[in-house]
Amino acid sequence: MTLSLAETTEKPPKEIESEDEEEQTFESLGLDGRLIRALNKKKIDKPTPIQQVAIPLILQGKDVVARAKTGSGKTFAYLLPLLQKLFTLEPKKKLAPSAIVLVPTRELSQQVYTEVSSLIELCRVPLKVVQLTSSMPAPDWRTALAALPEILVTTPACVKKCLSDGVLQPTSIDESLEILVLDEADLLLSYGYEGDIKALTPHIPKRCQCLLMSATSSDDVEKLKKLILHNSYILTLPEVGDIKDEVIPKNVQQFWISCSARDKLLYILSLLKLELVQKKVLIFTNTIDMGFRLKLFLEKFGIRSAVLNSELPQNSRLHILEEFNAGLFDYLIATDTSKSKENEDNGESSIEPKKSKKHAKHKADSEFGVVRGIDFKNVHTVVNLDMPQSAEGYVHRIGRTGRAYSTGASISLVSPDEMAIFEEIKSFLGDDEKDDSNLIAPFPLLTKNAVESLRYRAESVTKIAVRESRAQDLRNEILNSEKLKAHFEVNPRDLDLLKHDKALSKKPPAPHLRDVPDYLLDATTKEASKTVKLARAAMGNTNPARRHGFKRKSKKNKDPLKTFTAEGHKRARRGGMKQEGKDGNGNHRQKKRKT
Ligand SMILES: Nc1ncnc2c1ncn2[C@@H]1O[C@H](COP(=O)(O)OP(=O)(O)OP(=O)(O)O)[C@@H](O)[C@H]1O
Repeated sequence: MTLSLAETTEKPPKEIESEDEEEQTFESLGLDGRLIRALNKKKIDKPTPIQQVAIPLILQGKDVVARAKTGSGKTFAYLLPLLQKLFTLEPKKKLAPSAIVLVPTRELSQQVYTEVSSLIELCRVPLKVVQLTSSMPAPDWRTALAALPEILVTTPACVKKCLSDGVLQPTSIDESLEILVLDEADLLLSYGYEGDIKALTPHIPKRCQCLLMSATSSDDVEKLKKLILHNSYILTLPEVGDIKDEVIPKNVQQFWISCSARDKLLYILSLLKLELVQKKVLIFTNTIDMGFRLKLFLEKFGIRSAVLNSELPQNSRLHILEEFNAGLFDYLIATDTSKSKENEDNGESSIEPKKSKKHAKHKADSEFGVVRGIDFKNVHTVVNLDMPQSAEGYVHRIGRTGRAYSTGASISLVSPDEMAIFEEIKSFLGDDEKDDSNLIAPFPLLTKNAVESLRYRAESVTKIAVRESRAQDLRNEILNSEKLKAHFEVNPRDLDLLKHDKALSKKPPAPHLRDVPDYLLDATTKEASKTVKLARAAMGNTNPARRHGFKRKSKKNKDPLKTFTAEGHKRARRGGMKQEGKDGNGNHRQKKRKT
């Protein structure tokens, strides 16, 4: 493993070879036994590359800027040493938290808060963590901070408000703050938090250790570095930052399918109904309408899914994420662009970033509220029903699979209108037709015959039906979220109350639409579907225990898509998986990934 490591002296960064990658363990990084046991309980036994380098430096008390691709385990890279530092702090009464973690969105704040709480619980240490959000009434802030928590997870806007309302005293911060983390640092400024961060910086004591975590390098990260850090170590995983570097994890196989815009629903139906993709599946649409339309459409065929978009109330969004992560349903339809401005006025970003003129260039950032940093657990396949509007959007969508050491796949449905952005994405990823290193390969498992066999069943969903269902769904969600609020204060882990994958349509799916009769399937599709099912069984994906949040067994080398390399593809064809001539992609070539 090669990492670039430099101090912020003006010396150029020097490349270092880390010690034998295979030999690194959490023990050898100097991690406390309680934390290691907590990780083991979470079935995490080996540090990721960024953890291997960041943890020892943070334990030594260094300021660190860590840039590592999405899903590389940056959260534990700072949380573990942060907690260890707090374990050893002298117990004295402090009027402000010893550690503050700043994140750009409420979803991320919830995610980090949950992760810290769970580690504290598993370690059985008497540390307190609180989360402050702008939607909480000011008295709740006071109550939360009056409990004298050691750790505060929040957004920069909240900290500024705490300071201006006198809920947090600058002198207390000066006396107490030992460690400050800026998570998703590359997003903080583009979400309009510069002023909020500047309000905090004068009160950060010199001794305070500062950590800056980000998935990309950008001018904003540089700016934050200058604003907050003193003498930092810069850790950069080589695949991050530069366009030429590899931005999609190697363990994710990327595919595409060429189809007309009007056939997209039919294609996704074919992929799901014929079981050609591994679950869980995260499906991206560019509009909320399309998300609801897809849900309704799939419902007609007995496929249950849930939608996630900025129109849903905050509580519902968090709950849907929780349910999906717990494995209560397998298909989540996310819309990562939003016209809504719902959160612009309350001083805190959630789905939609605040737009300042200065950051108007961050047009694509509006995609990142749903996508950036959110840890969708055990997503095996990401499907782009609509192509994202930028290459960065593509990278962050695909980054929801193949997280840490898991494998994943992505399938993009590309219509003729989307070919321009598809080409842009390919060139962003360094994909060059000429050098025979196609990173995004034609999807080999879906034949045109298989698609056509389902065409007559795929009735279109009328716009009116979608609008009605959407209104109904929103009403339900709002009702639910009110109920939830009270309920979840008492039973935060009770996931049974709400069924976000509930049917939109009152009519149950017709039996002839629910099941695909055997005679409709061609030999290739049957074979492909069988392979996917076998692989799923081998991966423990059919185990009902998974539905209760248990981790799957290792998936390595068992993914059928992994076997569909050039060689695997030929083998499959020899073995009877006859591939349709120009099956809609107009291209048979299966190229090897660039490494
Ligand atoms: N050492 C590890 N071994 C296995 N899984 C891990 C390890 N470290 C973290 N994970 C898991 O990997 C997933 C991704 O981690 P995390 O969210 O920290 O990534 P990230 O780098 O912060 O990504 P993003 O930039 O998208 O926020 C999480 O589900 C986490 O529990």
